[in-house]
Amino acid sequence: MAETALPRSLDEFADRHALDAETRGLFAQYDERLLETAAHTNVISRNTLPDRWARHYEDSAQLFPLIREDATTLLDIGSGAGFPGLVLGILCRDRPLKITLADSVGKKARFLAETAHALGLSNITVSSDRVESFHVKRMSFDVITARAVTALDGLLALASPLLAPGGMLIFPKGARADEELTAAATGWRFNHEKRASHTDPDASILILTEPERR
Ligand SMILES: C[S@@+](CC[C@H](N)C(=O)[O-])C[C@H]1O[C@@H](n2cnc3c(N)ncnc32)[C@H](O)[C@@H]1O
Repeated sequence: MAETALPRSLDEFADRHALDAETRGLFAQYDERLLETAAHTNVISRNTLPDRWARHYEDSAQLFPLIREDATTLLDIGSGAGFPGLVLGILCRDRPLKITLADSVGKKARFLAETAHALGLSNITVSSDRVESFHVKRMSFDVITARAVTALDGLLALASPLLAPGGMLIFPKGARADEELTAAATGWRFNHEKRASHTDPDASILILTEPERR
């Protein structure tokens, strides 16, 4: 993606990603529901909403090119109001990719389920269970994302038992990514790549494969 100014509106976001009319319409519906719900329910930090097209939609959409086209299952841990999982659900809806959005806070899971249903996103399933319960069910996913959920070592404990062989973990991280990598490496072995985030010069995106407890 060329480094152009970050989007401040749906139109700028749609232009940046060359969205067709249908996809633009889905983002419009999502955003309408987000604003309407956030006005009375705590599904997202309200003070981030004025900047949401860069801070939430674009920050999520930048993960789309990282998802392998042959992936068939994706889990977003702690989706909140759908970042990044619901954004990826819209962008990947024509792929054979089943997306699970997990958030253990009932009102967030309800917002996600109602929005996915209203947008006709049959590729999305929503769970209000804690993802720890997925471990017992031996669920597994080709790609696991999580944004702003917990530090890397905690994410590895949550996600690695759920990762299919050959799968990838994609974790957007803030300015402490290197510290988190160092801390996580005391308990875990993993391959990693650190990509620059294009929404925030201090942030990065960690891509991890083959995580294993030491
Ligand atoms: C700070 S919010 C981030 C939401 C969203 N990913 C974002 O970046 O806007 C963290 C979310 O993770 C959820 N969460 C934390 N631990 C979880 C777990 N073990 N299982 C499911 N959801 C969890 C919380 O309920 C919360 O909604």
